Amino acid sequence: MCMKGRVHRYEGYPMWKTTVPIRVMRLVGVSDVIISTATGGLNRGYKIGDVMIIKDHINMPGFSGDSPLIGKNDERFGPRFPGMSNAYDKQLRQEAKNVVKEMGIEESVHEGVYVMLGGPSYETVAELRLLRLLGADAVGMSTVAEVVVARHCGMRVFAFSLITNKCIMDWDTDDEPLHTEMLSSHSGEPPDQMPAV
Ligand SMILES: O=P(O)(O)O[C@@H]1C[C@H](O)[C@@H](CO)O1
Ligand SMILES: Nc1nc2[nH]cnc2c(=O)[nH]1
Repeated sequence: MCMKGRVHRYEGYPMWKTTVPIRVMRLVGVSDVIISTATGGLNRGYKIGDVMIIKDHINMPGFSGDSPLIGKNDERFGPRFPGMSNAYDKQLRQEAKNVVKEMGIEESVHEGVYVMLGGPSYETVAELRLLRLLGADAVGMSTVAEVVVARHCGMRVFAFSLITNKCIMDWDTDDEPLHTEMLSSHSGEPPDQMPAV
């Protein structure tokens, strides 16, 4: 089962609504889910067009109490308090890294921590510097709620992000992240990581 895009919290949907496709997948028998996302690179070693295999996340909306699991727990799917310490399946990540190694594209495929913000505004320089200090390697506006719901109902998760822009982390620049730039960062040939995906 494949999805063409997703809906986002910033479009006005409650967090739980953005994750309905995950529960539909579960109900039709899907056990493993692969999630992709476009992100800004916080890690200075990342270039536009690189891929980051997500090994963990920082759920900023969760810090303020926003969650797709708010409200009465639906026991048909999972427990009231699901654990998140193994959210990104070790074995699936290792399999992906083996393929990356076989293909000799380690230069452009990393493994790191994804941080979700609500958006739709991009981050300030101060916010990006804080997020990097917190240990995040890439920043986006989605993915985390889907992962929480997938883990709640016992699915294995593999997630990766395409680095579409390098986050602007110093004040002495007039650059601005533009969504059009994100979209055009890969309107050309498919990236050489595509076969690995
Ligand atoms: O749906 P994702 O998270 O991949 O898309 C990201 C977040 C925003 O929708 C958009 C910002 O450029 O890219
Ligand atoms: N929050 C956020 N999401 C993104 N998606 C693609 N680039 C970015 C970015 O710089 N910040």
